[in-house]
Amino acid sequence: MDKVFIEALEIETLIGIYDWERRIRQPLQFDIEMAFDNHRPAATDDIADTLDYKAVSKRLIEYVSQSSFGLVETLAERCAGIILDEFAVSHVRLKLSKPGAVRGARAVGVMIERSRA
Ligand SMILES: Nc1nc2c(c(=O)[nH]1)N=C([C@H](O)[C@@H](O)CO)CN2
Repeated sequence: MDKVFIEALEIETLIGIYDWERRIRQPLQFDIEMAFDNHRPAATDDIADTLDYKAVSKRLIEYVSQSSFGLVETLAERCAGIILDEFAVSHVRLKLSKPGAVRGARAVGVMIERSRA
């Protein structure tokens, strides 16, 4: 299956389990791969036939920037759900990175894969 991807989408939000984390906003980075058949948009050259990666990005920016979860697991699950529920995507692979959260590591986080039920 073809993919449409979004690489290194950075969004600031309130995230974390510690008291000090509940008082600040931190940057998160999203890498997303979405299964989508690109034959039709390639034939029509029409944005209406695509999985519009800008529309997906805007929706995630809107949601994530207003969220306030403790765990990256929770936020990743909700984001995958939004992609599957609101866009014509049957399968999504999502990596959520929290840069600088652990001393000595460039980033930590989760990778999940989810399919439409
Ligand atoms: N598996 C996880 N481990 C940890 C998380 C998390 O969301 N998932 N969060 C933290 C803290 O918020 C950390 O990021 C602060 O440095 C610790 N472990």
